[in-house]
Amino acid sequence: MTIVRTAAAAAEVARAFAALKVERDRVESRTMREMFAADPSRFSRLSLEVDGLLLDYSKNRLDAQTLVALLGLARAAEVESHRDSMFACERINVTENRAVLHVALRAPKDATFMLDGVNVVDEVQSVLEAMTDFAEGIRSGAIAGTGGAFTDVVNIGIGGSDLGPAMVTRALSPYHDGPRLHFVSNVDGAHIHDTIAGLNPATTLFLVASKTFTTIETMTNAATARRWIVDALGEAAVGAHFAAMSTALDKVAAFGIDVKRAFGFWDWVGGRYSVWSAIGLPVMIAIGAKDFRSFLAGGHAMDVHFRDTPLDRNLPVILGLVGIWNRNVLGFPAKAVLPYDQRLLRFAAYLQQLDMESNGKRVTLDGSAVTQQTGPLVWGEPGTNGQHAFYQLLHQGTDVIPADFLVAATPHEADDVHHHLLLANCFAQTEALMRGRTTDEARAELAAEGKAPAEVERLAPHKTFPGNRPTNTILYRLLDPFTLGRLIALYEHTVFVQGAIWGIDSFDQWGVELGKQLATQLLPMVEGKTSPDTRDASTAGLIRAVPRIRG
Ligand SMILES: O=P(O)(O)OC[C@H]1O[C@H](O)[C@H](O)[C@@H](O)[C@@H]1O
Repeated sequence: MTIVRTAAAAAEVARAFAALKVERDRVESRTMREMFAADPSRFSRLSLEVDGLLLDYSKNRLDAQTLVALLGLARAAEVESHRDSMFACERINVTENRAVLHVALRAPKDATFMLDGVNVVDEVQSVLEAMTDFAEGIRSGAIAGTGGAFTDVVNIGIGGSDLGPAMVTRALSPYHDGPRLHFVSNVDGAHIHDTIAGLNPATTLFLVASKTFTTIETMTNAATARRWIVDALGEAAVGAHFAAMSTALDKVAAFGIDVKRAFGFWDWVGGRYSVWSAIGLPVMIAIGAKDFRSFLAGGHAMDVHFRDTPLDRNLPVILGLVGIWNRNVLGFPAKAVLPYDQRLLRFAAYLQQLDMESNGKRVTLDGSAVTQQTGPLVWGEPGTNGQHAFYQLLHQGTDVIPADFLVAATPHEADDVHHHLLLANCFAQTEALMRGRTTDEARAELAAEGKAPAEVERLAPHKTFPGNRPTNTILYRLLDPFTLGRLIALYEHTVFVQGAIWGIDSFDQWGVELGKQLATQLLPMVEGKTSPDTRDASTAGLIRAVPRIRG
């Protein structure tokens, strides 16, 4: 199919958006509270349960008729054929002329994804086998450091070469029975310094993770780690203490890492989609190959669901369309991700890269300006902690911030006391955001507390909650490797659906380049080797201020 939208297709999409604006005027005449009161079947109509994964989107400012209009938009934007193009290995990343095949990374061994005459699944499986030998060797101690079995593994990478494995490792801590894992990403020397401070070089393994193997932060941290090993153990120890994951295996060899310890992947794996590839090696070392395969199988299960399920029962399609409704039709610029699952501590940070790097775009595939707002600001922290920090703004601030709540039905811990409280808090927040508290209700509560009438009037506005604030709730059985794989793939495909509707390239990230280029230009000025006179007054002033303030 044509990936770039034709004028006729663009007109269809514009018509579908126009229909949604009309729909907004109809729906906005009632609050969610009123809609729940009027329709006892609202939850069953506006929720989807697929194999123990429940998406409740009924606490949004929409109804079943809105969904029909949203599905019309998905059809006008040809979401299904875009999806099929991805699965058919077409080069849908048009600005880099690349296929987008992270789905092949989690496909079963007998699957076929033909790219340029090669079934990439065969290559994927052979790297997975090499990773398995290495990871299991580390875990058993058969592959050891110069001082014996590895006690600590340090992943050096940034962006997609850090966030995925760091988030997943933390999420799956109940399955972690391998050596301790650490993640170093920031070029700030504090990060590697603080990480290696307590480690024994003779039992520490460094994994240098970089798709391009040129990223300055990673190369700088890797060089520092190399020096630390050489200083402690001598040059000959480097081979035993380093391994790498990259698409640029020639550069890995040039760094001095043995090719037998280099695990490859391919240009059709975007950095933010790479946790399923060799970049997942630290996860495999932590939880073992069997659980890592289960994580991949969870991703694959969501791929099959996304690929084969009609739009109106398709989880990523529905979640994507609700996001479009909130972003483009209701005009909300941000979205909070609020896992009621402490082990998903890094989930929002992970989704920030996935969503904001994929859909933070201002031109469509043909280079023309987008006609709709694109990706929202994504942010969040786990509940219940967030409740005691920023939820005030969610409830009573002047902006409406739609939020996704995620929670497991089952904890890993035997103690239900904690988990019942966690669930009650999660559901209470979405209820409060939906219902709010009217001024009359606030007055009644204050009066019931025995406040004098003047005091009731004085305090009532402060105790009023507008409500009608949209949330999704995702309820899953247990945060195990399979479920986590499904959850990540759910969000990946949600981002895909939205990118397809906006007609943008969700798989490039040119927006990160300019800052990198300028950093390269500014480095000699910061080092004092060249003059900053050519820069704007602020930048030059800041560079000159450093030695003065440094003293
Ligand atoms: O894996 P690397 O090539 O080192 O790239 C690491 C990261 O840096 C880049 O600037 C991109 O913005 C990210 O998409 C990428 O994940």
